[in-house]
Amino acid sequence: MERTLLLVDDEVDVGAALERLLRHDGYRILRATSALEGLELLEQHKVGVIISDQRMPGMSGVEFLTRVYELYPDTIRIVLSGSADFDSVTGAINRGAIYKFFTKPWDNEALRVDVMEAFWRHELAQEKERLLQEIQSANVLLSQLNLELASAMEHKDSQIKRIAHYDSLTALPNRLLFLDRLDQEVARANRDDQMVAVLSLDLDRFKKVNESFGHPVGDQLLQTVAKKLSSQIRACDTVARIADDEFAIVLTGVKATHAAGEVAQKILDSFAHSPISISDSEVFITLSIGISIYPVDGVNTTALLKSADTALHQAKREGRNNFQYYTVQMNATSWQRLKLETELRQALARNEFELHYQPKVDMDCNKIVGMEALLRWQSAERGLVTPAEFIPLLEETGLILPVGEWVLREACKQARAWQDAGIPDVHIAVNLSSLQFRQPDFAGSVLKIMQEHGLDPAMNGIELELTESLLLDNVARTIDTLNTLHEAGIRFSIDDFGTGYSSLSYLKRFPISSLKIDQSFVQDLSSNRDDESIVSAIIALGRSLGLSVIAEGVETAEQSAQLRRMGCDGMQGYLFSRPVPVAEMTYLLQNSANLFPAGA
Ligand SMILES: Nc1nc2c(ncn2[C@@H]2O[C@@H]3COP(=O)(O)O[C@H]4[C@@H](O)[C@H](n5cnc6c(=O)[nH]c(N)nc65)O[C@@H]4COP(=O)(O)O[C@H]3[C@H]2O)c(=O)[nH]1
Repeated sequence: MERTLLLVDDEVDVGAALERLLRHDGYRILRATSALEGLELLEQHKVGVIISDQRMPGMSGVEFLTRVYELYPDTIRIVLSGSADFDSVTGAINRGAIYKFFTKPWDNEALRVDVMEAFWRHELAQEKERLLQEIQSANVLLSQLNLELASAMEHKDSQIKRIAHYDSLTALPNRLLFLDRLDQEVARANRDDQMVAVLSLDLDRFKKVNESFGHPVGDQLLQTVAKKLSSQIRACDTVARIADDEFAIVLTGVKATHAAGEVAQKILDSFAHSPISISDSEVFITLSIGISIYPVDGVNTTALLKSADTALHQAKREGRNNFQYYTVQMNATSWQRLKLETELRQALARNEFELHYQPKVDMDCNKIVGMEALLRWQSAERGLVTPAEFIPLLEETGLILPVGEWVLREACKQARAWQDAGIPDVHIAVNLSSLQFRQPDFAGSVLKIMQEHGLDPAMNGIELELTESLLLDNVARTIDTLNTLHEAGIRFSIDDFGTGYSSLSYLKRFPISSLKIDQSFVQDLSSNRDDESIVSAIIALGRSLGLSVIAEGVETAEQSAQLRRMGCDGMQGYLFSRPVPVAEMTYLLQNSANLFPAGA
């Protein structure tokens, strides 16, 4: 760094002597012969140290340096004076206007050392100033950063709150915020002696939309549903998405319980009356809704939501697209269902299932031509349980898949055992649920099971009983599966025929061999003309399509005789035999003649 020294002396010789003395120390030296000239030079140059004579015409050294002190306080100011000026010089030193003084004549070496020290001092002061400025600007920067940080934190905070409380897909409150709002509404209702309604909503068959159209479309649907729901409620109510396709609503200030039902109906209507556009097509989406009311169905959020959920499940069981209010009875039922489900899950492992067999009798030759395998649950706790009590739950929980496979294996095992025992022509019909049928490569797995038991599908008839609704679900795929199995030799019959939405055209398209007339038409055959007409129409239809027709639930000789007259090919019912365990069936197969009571 360049060190600039200003020498001010009216005596040119003195100035020159000083310059000579100090030049060797590497300073840039400026010279003035008066205070005014000195001030001018100071305006133009950045001077570190000034040495000024005291006695100068116009302005004394002390006056000059006091002025410099005011204008350039960071300069180091030295005065050269005679001893006579001692008082005014020490006064200026005390005021800080002067750093040091030298008396003339000066000591060269002492002067050189002091000038050097003055520069150090000046540079130190400068450095200090620079550091102070740096600290100051760092402080400014720091406070700026603090401000930015605070606002970023605020932004993040609100983002975190959003993520924690709102569903990112639909922007509706999530479960957490919903529970919080419900909690507040319950507290308010408690204080004001009012009611609160909780609606638990679930999209019917949302899974199917997801599977058929893919997840992005499913997401789009959820967003549309969210908007639609929000438009159906007041601003003071809350609609939230609490799980995948589950929504919930809190209705506040409910005056009477029927008001909640009215809102639920309004929502159902809004969905039932206008389709939702997804992926270039329009679909009608329906909802199931469960309603619980504070304080009747629960006094806290957990109980209210649970009651609404229970009611929702009831709504689903009632056939969807409806709403249900929670009742205490529902709770008892759902406990029982849960218990039953747990026990059913254990039943397979505990080997509690068994098959009973009911013979099918041919009317022409009066012989057993086949049998239906019917599942029984020999429960350790409940005793013998009939399928009506547990098949629907097996289907709902998906347990029908492992249980259905067990049924098929067991039937194949038994067919093999009868063949090995020398009983020929055993045809076992196995009931299928649509869930089983829709499994990937269902046909392959049936054939594999038969193969594992050494059964030739073409020779040893395993027959599959299907319902009309199973056939109509995804017709193209159904035809594929049926054809694969049919080509291998497996036969199909349509169970409970006449009760579904039979379309005559599909009968031609499926490789079916027989129709089973539902037992409800057989029951009142002799007394109900309509039933009689339906049965004869089914028989005529079967005949014209080349299908055999079997009547189910034949209980009386009268029914049997009438069916025989009408031209029914086969019968099944208590008149001939109830479904029986394997040992009894073996006996029946070996003594078929015993089945035909007099007059049958
Ligand atoms: N009143 C009366 N009833 C008669 C008579 N003859 C037979 N039945 C009953 O009628 C039902 C006929 O079976 P389904 O229609 O296939 O109806 C079956 C079938 O849909 C289902 N099911 C039974 N086993 C299985 C199975 O292994 N898998 C599947 N998916 N469903 C099964 O459960 C339903 C009920 O089975 P079950 O209780 O065994 O009831 C059987 C049988 O016991 C009669 O003369 N009078």
